Amino acid sequence: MPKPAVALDLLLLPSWLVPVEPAGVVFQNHGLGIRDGCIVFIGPRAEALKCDAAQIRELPGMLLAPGLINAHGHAAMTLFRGLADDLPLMTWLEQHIWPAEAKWVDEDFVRDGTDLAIAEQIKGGITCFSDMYFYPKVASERVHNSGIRAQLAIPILDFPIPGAASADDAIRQGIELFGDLKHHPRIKIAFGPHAPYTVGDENLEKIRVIAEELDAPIHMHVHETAFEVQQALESKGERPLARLGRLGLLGPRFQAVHVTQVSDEDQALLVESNCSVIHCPESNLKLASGFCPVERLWQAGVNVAIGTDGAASNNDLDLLGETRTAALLAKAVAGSATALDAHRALRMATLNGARALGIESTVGSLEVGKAADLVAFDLSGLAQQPIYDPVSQLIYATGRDCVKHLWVAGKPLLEDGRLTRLDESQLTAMAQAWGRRISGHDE
Ligand SMILES: CSC[C@H]1O[C@@H](n2cnc3c(O)ncnc32)[C@H](O)[C@@H]1O
Ligand SMILES: [Zn+2]
Repeated sequence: MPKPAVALDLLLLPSWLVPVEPAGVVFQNHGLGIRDGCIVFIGPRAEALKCDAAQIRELPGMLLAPGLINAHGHAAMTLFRGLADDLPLMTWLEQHIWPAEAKWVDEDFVRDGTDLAIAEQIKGGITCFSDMYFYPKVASERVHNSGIRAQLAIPILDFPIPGAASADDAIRQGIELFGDLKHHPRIKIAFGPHAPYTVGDENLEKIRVIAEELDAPIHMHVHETAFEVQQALESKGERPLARLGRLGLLGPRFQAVHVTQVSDEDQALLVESNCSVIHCPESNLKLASGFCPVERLWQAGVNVAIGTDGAASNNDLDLLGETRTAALLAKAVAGSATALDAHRALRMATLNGARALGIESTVGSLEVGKAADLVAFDLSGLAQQPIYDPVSQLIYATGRDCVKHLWVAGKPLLEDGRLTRLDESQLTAMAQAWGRRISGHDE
């Protein structure tokens, strides 16, 4: 008896299919089939064409890969893009960004800034992002409407912030939002103590207990600068990572953002606790924060993901560009040209991101059974020729303008470079209006 044909909603036939897992593999003349938002078929073109597909899409000259995962950012800060440049972290934060946030950030700001960030990220090949910003409930509504996937970290500091009168208030709201979105297919809630220098032991212990109870991730800026570590040593006699370890926060659900300062003891803690590091090379370069030793951590067994950080310190949300920067910088930092090769760099921007966010069983690679979160890059242009290794070409010679199509859970959010659910010109005008207001040109 002949086997019944596999039923598909959509069959994609790219020139190259890069599953990321298994590592280093590039399939040519293969197809990927989607049904009910999931990948249900990956196989040779001839086999693929035997499937019973409602729609077939040829993608000549294109590389199909898992959607990029931006593992750290502050989405609504797109509206502060370029507001305060060329400053070191603490001057940037204390004298410019925090005063601007106190003045401007409200629910409208977060709604508009998050929409702008989502649009920029979809256009750049990102299917999932991690956000740590004020009014996370508002951000969750924008994520829900846009169709993208996200982790939203509830911001917690020892002092009042926009949208929360105290750390206890922020935690209470976080628990409520966690409950409301527990079954959301695309949104995951995490707890986001801002940094070791803004959250004391008492609140960190409360966060540890709640996160343990809910099995929720903890997302935190850690060891961003040498100054942070030095100040902690002077005031507390302990390095921040050691303190977090003593308080019991480090574990597989812990996401340590930045980590530019890594002693041998710090590295042992990261390895033993099995937490993830989220590398933000362009923000670290721009704020002169330091260099994360990506290759050393990777070789030691630490899961290293990548993030853009906010648009006020980057100044874009271009994860493909960020990955190129990471691959180049890793070589300089390690003093070795073999550090973070193109295939591993792509893995860092996909599967490692998924693992950091605790969604590795759902996304991060092209595997049957995973959600169809995909991006098609057009490598047919002059600047990509000739193509010996399409992954090398993607990382070292391709810009985000080559992102052509993008799907999240099988739904097209970008077609031929155009957003399907968001209005680009409306978003541009909205961002310009905020810019005029914030720079005082509206009065
Ligand atoms: C807790 S909400 C986010 C909070 O963090 C600020 N922020 C943005 N980028 C950085 C960074 O690189 N290090 C530390 N803090 C950062 C943002 O402005 C919000 O106040
Ligand atoms: Zn940040």
